Amino acid sequence: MEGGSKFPGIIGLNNHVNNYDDLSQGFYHKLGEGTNMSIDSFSSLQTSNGGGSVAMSVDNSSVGSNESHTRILNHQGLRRRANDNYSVAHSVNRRGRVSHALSDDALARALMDSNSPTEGLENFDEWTIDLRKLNMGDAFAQGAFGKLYRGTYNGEEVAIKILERPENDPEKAQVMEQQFQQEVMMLATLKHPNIVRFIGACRKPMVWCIVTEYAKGGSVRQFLTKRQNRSVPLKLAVKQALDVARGMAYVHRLGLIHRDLKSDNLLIFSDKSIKIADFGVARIEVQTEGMTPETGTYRWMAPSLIALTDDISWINWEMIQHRPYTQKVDVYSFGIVLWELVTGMLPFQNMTAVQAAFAVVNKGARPIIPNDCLPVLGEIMTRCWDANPDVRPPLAEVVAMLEHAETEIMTTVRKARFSGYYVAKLAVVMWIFDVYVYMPALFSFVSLREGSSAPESFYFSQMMLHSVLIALVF
Ligand SMILES: Nc1ncnc2c1ncn2[C@@H]1O[C@H](COP(=O)(O)OP(=O)(O)OP(=O)(O)O)[C@@H](O)[C@H]1O
Repeated sequence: MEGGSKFPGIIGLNNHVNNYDDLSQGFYHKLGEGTNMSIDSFSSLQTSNGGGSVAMSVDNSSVGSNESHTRILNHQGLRRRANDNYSVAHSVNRRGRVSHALSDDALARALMDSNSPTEGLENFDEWTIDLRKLNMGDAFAQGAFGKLYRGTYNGEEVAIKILERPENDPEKAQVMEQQFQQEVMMLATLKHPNIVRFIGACRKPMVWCIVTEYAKGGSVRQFLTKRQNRSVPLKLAVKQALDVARGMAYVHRLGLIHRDLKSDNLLIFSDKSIKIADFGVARIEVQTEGMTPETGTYRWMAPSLIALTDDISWINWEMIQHRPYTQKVDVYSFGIVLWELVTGMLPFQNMTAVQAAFAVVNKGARPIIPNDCLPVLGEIMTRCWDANPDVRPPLAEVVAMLEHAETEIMTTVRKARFSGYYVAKLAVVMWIFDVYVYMPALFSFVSLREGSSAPESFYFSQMMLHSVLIALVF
C-alpha cells in the first residue's frame, strides 16, 4: 500500500442549510411535481416513481450540541477533520442521483489504474483492498451515490461500489467522502449474519470503492417487483422479516441508527437469508437533537425525519412532536418493510413519493393492512409505524414477536398437515373397502336378485365419489 492522504474520520455535525427553497425546488423539479400539493390531488395524480428511491438530504442541524459532537468524534478512534463547517445545501445530497462524469468503463479503469496511488484507510488499515486481487466485472446497479459492479476478490464473488470524486467541486467531494467514510466505518464495525459482510475499501485520486460480499438474489424490492405484487408465502415473509429485525436489533444494540432502511437496501442471498446493506447514512445515536438530518426514502421514512428533509411549508407541525434522531426512525421503516413483505406491494403505490410523504406527515396516512393478515403481524406493523416513537417497540421486542408468529405459523402448518394426513388415510381405507368389501358384497346381493341394476349404479356413483375424494386429497 502506498502513502497518501489518510481517512480523516467522521465529520462534525454543525452543518447548516443555507437555502432550503433551492433544495426543495430542485427535488420537486426532479420529480416533475409542483410543491403546492394537497391530499385532494392524490386521486388525480396516480403516477408512481417506481421504487420511489428518491434519495434526499437537507442539512439543518445547527442545533448540534458540543456534547453530541464529542460523543461521536470519540467513537472508534475517529477524529474531526480540519474543516467540518461546510454546508451541503449546494452540494451532493441524496435527493438526486450523483451524476457520473466517467462512463462505467472509465470508472472501473480509474479504480484499477496501477499508475495512480492507492490510499489507505486510517483506523481501518487492515480493510484496505489489495487491487491486485480484485477482478472487475460489469456494472449492475446504480445507487444514489455510487455505481455497483460485480467482480471477484481473492476468488470470492463480490459487489464493488465505486464513488466518483467530483472534479472541480471540493464541497461536493467533501460530502461524498463523508458518505464513504461513514459507510466504511459502519461496515467495518458491524459483524452479523444479517448485515452484508464487508470485504474492504480503498481510495484512488479519482474514485473511492467499497467491496462487500455479492448478493445473488438482488434486493428485496427487485424480488417483490418480479413477483408482480403477489404476496410472499407467509412462512417466507416472516422468516425474511425476522432476518431484517435481527440485523437491525444488532445495529441498535451497538447504539447505531441505519436511517435508510428500505427494501432496496435489503439483499437476498442464495440461502434465501436477508442481509441489510447501505450504511452510507447510518449514524451513532445521540440523545440530543443535534444530528445532521440527511437521507432516507419517503415511502419508508418516519414522519419526524420527513419533516426535516424537505420543504417545511407543507408540514403540519402539530403532527411532528418528537425528536427525529432516535432508533425509532428505523422501527418505523421496519413496519413499512414488514407490510411490503406480507403484501408484496410497494408502499403507497398509487402516490408519488412526495404525495406519500405529505399524506404520512399531514394526514397520518399508513399502508392498509389486508383483512387476512395474521393478527400478530398486523399488530407489529401498527405499533412500529405509530406516529409517536415512544409507542414503537424496540427491535429486540419485534424479534420476539416475530419468533412467536413464526412458531404460530409452524404449528398451524403442522396441524393442517396432520389433518390432511388423516383425511388421506380415511380416503384410502374407503377405497379399499369399496374394492374388497362393498363391491363383492353388492355383486353377491345383485346376483341373488337378478335383473336389478339400481344397486350397481349406486355402487358406481359411490366409487366415483370416493375416487374424486382421493384425487382431491392427493
Ligand atoms: N452486495 C450487493 N450485492 C448485490 N447487490 C447489491 C449489493 N449492494 C448493493 N446492491 C444493489 O445496488 C443498489 C444500490 O446500492 P447502494 O444502496 O449501496 O447504493 P447507494 O449509492 O448507497 O444508493 P441508495 O442510497 O439509493 O440505496 C441496491 O439497491 C442493491 O439493489
